[in-house]
Amino acid sequence: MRGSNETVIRVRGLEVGFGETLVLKGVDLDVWRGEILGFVGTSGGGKSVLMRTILGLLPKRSGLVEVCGIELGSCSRAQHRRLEQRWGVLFQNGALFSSLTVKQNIQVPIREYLKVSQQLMDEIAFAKLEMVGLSVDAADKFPSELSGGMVKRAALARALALDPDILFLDEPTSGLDPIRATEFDELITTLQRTLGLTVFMVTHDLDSLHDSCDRIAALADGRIIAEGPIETMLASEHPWLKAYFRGKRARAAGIA
Ligand SMILES: Nc1ncnc2c1ncn2[C@@H]1O[C@H](COP(=O)(O)OP(=O)(O)OP(=O)(O)O)[C@@H](O)[C@H]1O
Repeated sequence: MRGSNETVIRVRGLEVGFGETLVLKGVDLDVWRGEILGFVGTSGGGKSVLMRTILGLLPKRSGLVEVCGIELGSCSRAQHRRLEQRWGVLFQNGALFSSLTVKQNIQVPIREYLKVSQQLMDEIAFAKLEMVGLSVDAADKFPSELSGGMVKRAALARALALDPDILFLDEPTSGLDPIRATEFDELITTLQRTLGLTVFMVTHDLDSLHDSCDRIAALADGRIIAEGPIETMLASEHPWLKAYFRGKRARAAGIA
């Protein structure tokens, strides 16, 4: 199994809410260096909220979020910017800028954080395209000219632009047909291995959870209800985990 016992992301007693509603009610979670952690949970349960809070995009009510030993919320702006360069994010549906070409999209974080020549930025963009299995022909295309699978790959190339240590993926295979989804899972696994990435992946995809993830954490009722390899999920008697991992879809996927 990949992954060390070095904690890269540490979350303790995290509470996040909107108005009267508390979405995360005391989340404790560790993500270990070099692992692919799959994050599952009830629909609308707060998976994206947790990811956005770890990224510093949403405020917390209480608790602790530490990334690479740096506590978010109490670090300086300069420290936070340095941290932002150590992670890459693939948002749901890619979230590419529609008015920019693929190459320009990949160069957005480079422009934001590094001072390098246009020529070097082009070389970086082409290298990242190759890394995610897109040809150089895709560089000058706009997102609207790409297939769903190509959008995901282009967004992944952008997430890798700054050579991050940590990759955050929000529903990376959603909207892809099963063949494209399997190819994307394989790409993530290969990149994780070759680049030594730590991957935090929010997903509903049972195949991704089974084939790509070293460990899984499950969120329900605002808390982590289970954490461990897929065998832990399969052995759990928690009603939601039972229905999810041993239900009809899991049987169809050959997991249960
Ligand atoms: N910026 C926001 N303002 C108010 N409410 C929000 C905001 N972001 C998320 N929420 C609410 O928080 C809850 C959790 O949302 P979240 O998107 O994290 O769920 P999820 O587990 O990722 O769901 P899904 O699996 O359906 O994508 C939802 O009820 C959502 O409406």
